[in-house]
Amino acid sequence: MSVVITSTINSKSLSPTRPFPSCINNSPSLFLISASFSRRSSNIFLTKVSCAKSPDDYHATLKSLNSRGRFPRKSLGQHYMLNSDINDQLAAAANVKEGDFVLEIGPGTGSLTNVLLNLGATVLAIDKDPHMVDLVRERFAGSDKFKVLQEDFVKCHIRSHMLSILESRRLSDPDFALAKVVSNLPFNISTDVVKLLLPMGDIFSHVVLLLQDEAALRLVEPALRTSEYRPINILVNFYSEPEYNFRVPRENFFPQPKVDAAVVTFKLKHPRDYPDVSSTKSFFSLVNSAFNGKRKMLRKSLQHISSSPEIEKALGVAGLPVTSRPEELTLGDFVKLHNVIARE
Ligand SMILES: C[S@@+](CC[C@H](N)C(=O)[O-])C[C@H]1O[C@@H](n2cnc3c(N)ncnc32)[C@H](O)[C@@H]1O
Repeated sequence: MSVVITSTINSKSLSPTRPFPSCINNSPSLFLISASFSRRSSNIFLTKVSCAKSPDDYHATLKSLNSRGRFPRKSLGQHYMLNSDINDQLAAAANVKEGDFVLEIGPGTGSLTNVLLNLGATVLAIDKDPHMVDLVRERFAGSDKFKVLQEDFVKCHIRSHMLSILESRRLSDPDFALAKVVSNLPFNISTDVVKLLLPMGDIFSHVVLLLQDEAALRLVEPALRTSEYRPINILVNFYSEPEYNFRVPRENFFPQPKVDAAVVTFKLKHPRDYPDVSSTKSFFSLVNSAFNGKRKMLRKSLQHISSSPEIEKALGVAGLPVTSRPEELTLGDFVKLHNVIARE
């Protein structure tokens, strides 16, 4: 890819009703690599690139936003995908195929949605921004395989939405098993989304997310005995097999975020394959209590559950040192410890 900065457009030429200069929409050889959220201080840098394969690339994305006079909103984490290859790879990571049912969080202009629909999937999309909802609703009006809801995903009772959809799907196709999630997420809701979706192994088989790169690494490859090792790592491994697929440099988004992203696949375990604990509620309550006193030994931080000598004894029975701290325990260690304490 040859990269040459060809011009700089002063952002004063942007306005809420005409956010992108028409030259961006019309020139086939210009590629937007950088733009800040502040219209007063920002410049847009245009760079020549030699690749523009799919119709749903940077032109389509910018044209689509321009057609609505939309300027990306930082509060909604609106960083739109400009590289259609990445959308293809997100769909491939979930092995999306004809007949699949896919939930997409935050369709934006619909560039990823289009890939999913072209693969033959039925898509339920949920976006908080009513303007983006109108945009994709119009864009895919001709498709009977697309539905969009205007809701805040974190508050939208996704479990009941999905259960009623799966029920009616299974009536028409008794072999239909599980749905998938594929999404370029706003970074600010990614932890909430992971906590919400991963325990839904009875509904979804795969959750493929585009996350902030550092957050992706912390979720998938946390090292024991580091400050990055947290209860969410226990949750991720309890409910799924996570895989870090590949890094996505920040230049692929408009506007360009300050950080790189990464594609992560969570292959969800079916509930029958969860680690064997008597109660997931009491298991995660123990894990959270243990990490509340992160620097403390478990015999101190779990004192509200049992006395110090009893916790020491349980650690011993679980084959763990009596001086254990939470960041030293794997998922398997926590399961053993929980089950010993629950038996007593
Ligand atoms: C990072 S953009 C991605 C857009 C599009 N998928 C793409 O790849 O270009 C995030 C999208 O999520 C939407 N969004 C932000 N917060 C949301 C929330 N709480 N619930 C649902 N959608 C949300 C934004 O409006 C935006 O369309």
